[in-house]
Amino acid sequence: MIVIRHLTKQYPTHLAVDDVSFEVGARETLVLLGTSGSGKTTTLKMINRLIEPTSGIIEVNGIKIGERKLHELRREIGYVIQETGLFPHYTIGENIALVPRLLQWDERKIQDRTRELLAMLRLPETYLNAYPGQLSGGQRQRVGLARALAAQPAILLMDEPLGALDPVTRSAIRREFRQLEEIRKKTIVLVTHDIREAFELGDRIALMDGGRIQQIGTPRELLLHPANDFVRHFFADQWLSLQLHVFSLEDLSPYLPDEQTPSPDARIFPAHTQLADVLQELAGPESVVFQANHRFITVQSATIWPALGQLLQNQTAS
Ligand SMILES: Nc1ncnc2c1ncn2[C@@H]1O[C@H](COP(=O)(O)OP(=O)(O)OP(=O)(O)O)[C@@H](O)[C@H]1O
Repeated sequence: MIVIRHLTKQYPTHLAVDDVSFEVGARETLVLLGTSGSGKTTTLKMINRLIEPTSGIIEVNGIKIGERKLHELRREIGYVIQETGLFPHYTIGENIALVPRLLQWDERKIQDRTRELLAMLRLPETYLNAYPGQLSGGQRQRVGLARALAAQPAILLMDEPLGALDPVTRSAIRREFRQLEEIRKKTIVLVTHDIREAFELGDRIALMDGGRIQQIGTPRELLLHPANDFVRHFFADQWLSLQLHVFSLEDLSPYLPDEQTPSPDARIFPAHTQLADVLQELAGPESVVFQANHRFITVQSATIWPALGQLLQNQTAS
């Protein structure tokens, strides 16, 4: 659990972070979203004391971070950055094992954990003896994540972790991230300027501008109930496609027809599946079935849109 109160960073010529307060609960992912220079990275780096605040309080698990020994604090907090920070002259195995070795883990345990991480992040074991320069950007990014996870920190700080990748790879890795149980169990603060990334990965989003939080809330709250014109305009370009990330099949169920007897080969989806994930899976006129309120319901890509239209109409009216 992270608690931040009235956090400010004043540089001689610039107020980078201006009276920011928020909390991140256990197992929650909070995304700091905003345009370049809005204070996201400065806020993040104050949490692991890479930058010292001018004023304000940061507590990690109930203790003010200023009162902690720096190396102990950093051990509890994994840190993933865009450039991955891998050491080019260390092998992949050595890079991943860096923190466990510093912690003097038993060598056997280090080997087991390294292999476990490679399998989890779908990296072949043959890469153990390769060097970062021999891997693709996406693979390096996975190794960076493996290294941050190696010593099982409860907290992860991620600064544009997918920033160096092309949109297709980004989207694929985002999907993998969301499915990894080990990541879902962490308390995460993630910095990005990519709105879709924020909507896909964030339980809540803090939208920053000029060093201040303009609004903090769930993706749905920010999209449907913007606190001010800045927030409204920030999402305006992608307003329609973002609906696909904030609504699930269950939300659409009142606007879709019942299916009496789903065919045995029908693809069954959990009712909480986001619409964006459904559309990703659907090719052509194929349909999927889900169950909500004791009903079987069928949906196709062609019927998602009119149902979503009706849902939005009702949301706006209410
Ligand atoms: N060492 C410094 N001295 C003076 N100003 C700084 C310093 N570091 C950052 N700033 C300024 O503070 C502001 C916030 O920077 P920060 O890196 O936190 O923004 P950001 O939202 O993370 O942007 P980006 O997405 O480009 O990284 C920027 O205007 C930046 O120029």
